[in-house]
Amino acid sequence: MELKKTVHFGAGNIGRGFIGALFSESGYHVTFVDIADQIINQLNEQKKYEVKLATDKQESTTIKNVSGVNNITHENEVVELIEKATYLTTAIGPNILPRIAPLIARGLTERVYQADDKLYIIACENQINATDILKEHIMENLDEDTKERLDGRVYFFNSAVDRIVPIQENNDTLDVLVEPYYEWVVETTENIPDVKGMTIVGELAPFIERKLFTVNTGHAVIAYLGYLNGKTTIDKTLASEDIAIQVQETLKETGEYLVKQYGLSENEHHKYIQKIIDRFKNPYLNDGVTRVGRAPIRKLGPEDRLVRPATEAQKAGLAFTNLAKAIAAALLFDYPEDEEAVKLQGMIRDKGIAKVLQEVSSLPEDSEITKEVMKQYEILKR
Ligand SMILES: NC(=O)C1=CN([C@@H]2O[C@H](COP(=O)(O)OP(=O)(O)OC[C@H]3O[C@@H](n4cnc5c(N)ncnc54)[C@H](O)[C@@H]3O)[C@@H](O)[C@H]2O)C=CC1
Ligand SMILES: O=P(O)(O)OC[C@H]1O[C@](O)(CO)[C@@H](O)[C@@H]1O
Repeated sequence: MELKKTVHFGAGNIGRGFIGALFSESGYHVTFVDIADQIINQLNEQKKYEVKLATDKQESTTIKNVSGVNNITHENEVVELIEKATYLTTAIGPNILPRIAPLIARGLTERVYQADDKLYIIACENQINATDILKEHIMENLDEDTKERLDGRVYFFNSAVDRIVPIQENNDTLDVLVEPYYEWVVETTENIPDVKGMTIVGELAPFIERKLFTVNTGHAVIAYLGYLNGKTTIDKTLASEDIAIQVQETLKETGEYLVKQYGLSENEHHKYIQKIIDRFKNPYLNDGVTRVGRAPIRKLGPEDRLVRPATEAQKAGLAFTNLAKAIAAALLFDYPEDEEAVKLQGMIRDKGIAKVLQEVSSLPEDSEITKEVMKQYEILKR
């Protein structure tokens, strides 16, 4: 019997180590779409790879029924894949979504005039409403007739993805080391085909905010303070008592907002925070502070893991001093190999902190958060 088909944009860590692996284990043929020819060629030659768990035993699962296509050199093939897929997912980085939208739009244009089968599109990125954002970019590339034909044929669902997959030490192999834990929450009220490990909810906001403002906020605090203190990995940074306390204090601030906003149980949320911190301590992941801190301009965005909880806490009359300290630490991330870090440092030199926070984080120059960040910045710089 022919396997159901899914097409996944981004054959990187989350693509191979999480989303693509779940589809393969659910009986799909997974075609990864990527610009990295080495990965595409390996996928097509080997047709399988291993997902290894970051534990002392390193249990391993073979992921089969996989192939790859380059979306720059083989556009027509990608269009054909989109015509035949049941799901279309991405894990490519939020900044890349606008670049793949025109090709997805081409695929949809071909598809909706040929078939009534349903296609489900889900962006699996660390960004609130990433699928909505992808959808907007796709819509900009469709004519009015095609847009109308999407109705009942193409569905867009937001999602939250949680699994720590570090940069892989050996780039010559497709195998991926991942943490054992994972959570994939998809927002829909439709009755959609089963995918192993996918949790369906009617309202995503509490899930994605809880995840983004706990896992990602906590991770970012460790990464930026670790970097400032000359540490290399997340687990080694967390071994520093001062930083461990700082993480707890920051997550107390995001926690107070989350509990208030979504009526979460304080006790349950406290347990959730401790579980996340235990995940960060995994010594087998060897997860670099520069990976977790990557792209600081994106991470300082108004809707992202540091600024949004601070602005929401301020609006709700809650504390945000530790979040301000985390923002200050992000502003001090001057890692020369990170394009955004280099750009951010240039902006700070040219304009100063207050203007940068206005431009990057939409924080008014005279806001209380900006004032606190500036204070913390001077302290941390020393
Ligand atoms: N690594 C992790 O632990 C987690 C990552 N995420 C999110 O998943 C997304 C992907 O992250 P990773 O897998 O870690 O990144 P990655 O860098 O390992 O993978 C991204 C892949 O996208 C490909 N790519 C880049 N530009 C492209 C283009 N124009 N067309 C086609 N392919 C292109 C790259 O070649 C790469 O293979 C990000 O949004 C990240 O925030 C979410 C949860 C966990
Ligand atoms: O993938 P991003 O958004 O650059 O941020 C890194 C973060 O995402 C994760 O990769 C997974 O949620 C974390 O490891 C980290 O908090």
